[in-house]
Amino acid sequence: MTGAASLPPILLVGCGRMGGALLSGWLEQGLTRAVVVEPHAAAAEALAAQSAGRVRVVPDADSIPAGFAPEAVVLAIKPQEAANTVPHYAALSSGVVTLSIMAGRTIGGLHRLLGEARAVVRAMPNTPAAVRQGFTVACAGEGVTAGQRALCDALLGAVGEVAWVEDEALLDPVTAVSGGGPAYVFLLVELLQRAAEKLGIPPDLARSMARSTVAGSGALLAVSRGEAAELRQAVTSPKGTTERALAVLMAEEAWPALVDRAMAAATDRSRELAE
Ligand SMILES: NC(=O)C1=CN([C@@H]2O[C@H](COP(=O)(O)OP(=O)(O)OC[C@H]3O[C@@H](n4cnc5c(N)ncnc54)[C@H](O)[C@@H]3O)[C@@H](O)[C@H]2O)C=CC1
Ligand SMILES: O=C(O)[C@@H]1CCC=N1
Repeated sequence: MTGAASLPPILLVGCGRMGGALLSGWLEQGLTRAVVVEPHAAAAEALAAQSAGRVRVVPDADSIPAGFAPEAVVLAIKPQEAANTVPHYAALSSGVVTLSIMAGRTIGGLHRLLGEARAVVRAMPNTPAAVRQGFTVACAGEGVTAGQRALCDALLGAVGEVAWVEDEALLDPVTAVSGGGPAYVFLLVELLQRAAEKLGIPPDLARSMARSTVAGSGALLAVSRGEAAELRQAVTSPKGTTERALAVLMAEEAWPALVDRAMAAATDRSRELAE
């Protein structure tokens, strides 16, 4: 990540959950100026209000102030909106880097919407970006310069860790595993809470237990140097209670098979969203 006050002017297209998380991270990193295209302006306006004039929110591409010359165009709209929306940014993306976080949308597909000569980086962040603990995997298309890649690294690094891959095809399983990953973890909280209630634990206590157990385990994992399996084994006393639960969860047809199927389904969906 480059230092604070080094982020140049950025055009952000879409300021929902992920776009908003990115913008808020950039503001912390000393963003000089951004124009945000967002038709539902409330959240973007709230961020702009805290930006001391650094962020201007407009409803559509036609309202971008004349003369605004971003160094990166960041696409944070839904993949289904790409075909209608992205071509409006063909001119502004000329000579600068376009960073897309859209699930499934390929670098080749973006070239077809923007122009073949455009520099495109495709990336997949996740929602812990909102607390600067995101994990993003990025892939640079042909013609992206070292400086453009460094800028994208800084933009993504403002909200967490960044890893780069050469093979764009990896972005589909990445989308399944880390892009959607927080949802599976939150589902685990929901299921633990539900099971606790079924076993007679009062709802308020069940809720606190489930949330705190997952959040605390994540915090422990974050500071541990060892493998997750070692942390699991540290909980699992021989002939104890956890061992019984894990025998159910780790049966081949249980979590191992279910997680494989779920990740394959999400990977397939990412591939379907391509173009
Ligand atoms: N939510 C997540 O966990 C992740 C989402 N993504 C990707 O990020 C992108 C955005 O997802 P979210 O932030 O979750 O969706 P969202 O629905 O919260 O945000 C999308 C935003 O785009 C705005 N928008 C719609 N049409 C527009 C247009 N023509 N011009 C400008 N803005 C427009 C919407 O008003 C909305 O605020 C998607 O492509 C998704 O695949 C990537 C990683 C994780
Ligand atoms: O569900 C989705 O399509 C997006 C991509 C990863 C997380 N949310």
